[in-house]
Amino acid sequence: MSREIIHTSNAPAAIGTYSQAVKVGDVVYLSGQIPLVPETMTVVEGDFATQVRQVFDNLSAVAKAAGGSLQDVVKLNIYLTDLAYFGTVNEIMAEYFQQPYPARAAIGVASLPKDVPVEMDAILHLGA
Ligand SMILES: C=C(N)C(=O)O
Repeated sequence: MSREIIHTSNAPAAIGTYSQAVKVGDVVYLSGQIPLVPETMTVVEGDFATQVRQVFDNLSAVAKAAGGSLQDVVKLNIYLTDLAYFGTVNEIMAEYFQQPYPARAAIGVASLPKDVPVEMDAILHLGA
């Protein structure tokens, strides 16, 4: 099965040696998104909740470019520099996802690119 590289200007450009997403058949692997504003490539101004929304908006834009949406997410990985943010992430995630929710991991990490507090990557299964 061939690989399709997904790119959209509606999400931040890659800041390293990766693609925004890679699609193989009905499965799409979304790279980690941090709270960068696509137009400026700077970290969104605002509180942690604003940053989480920016990450979901970025993932959503890449999912759309791949022919899907956040509703096609079957696995979400969330990386947090402080697990005290766990409750806020759950609240905001509920704005973007309806039940049944995807499988998920929430992982505390020491640091993330650009010194942001949150990064997420995802796997989509289109049409599942
Ligand atoms: C932000 C990323 N996804 C990266 O550096 O891999």
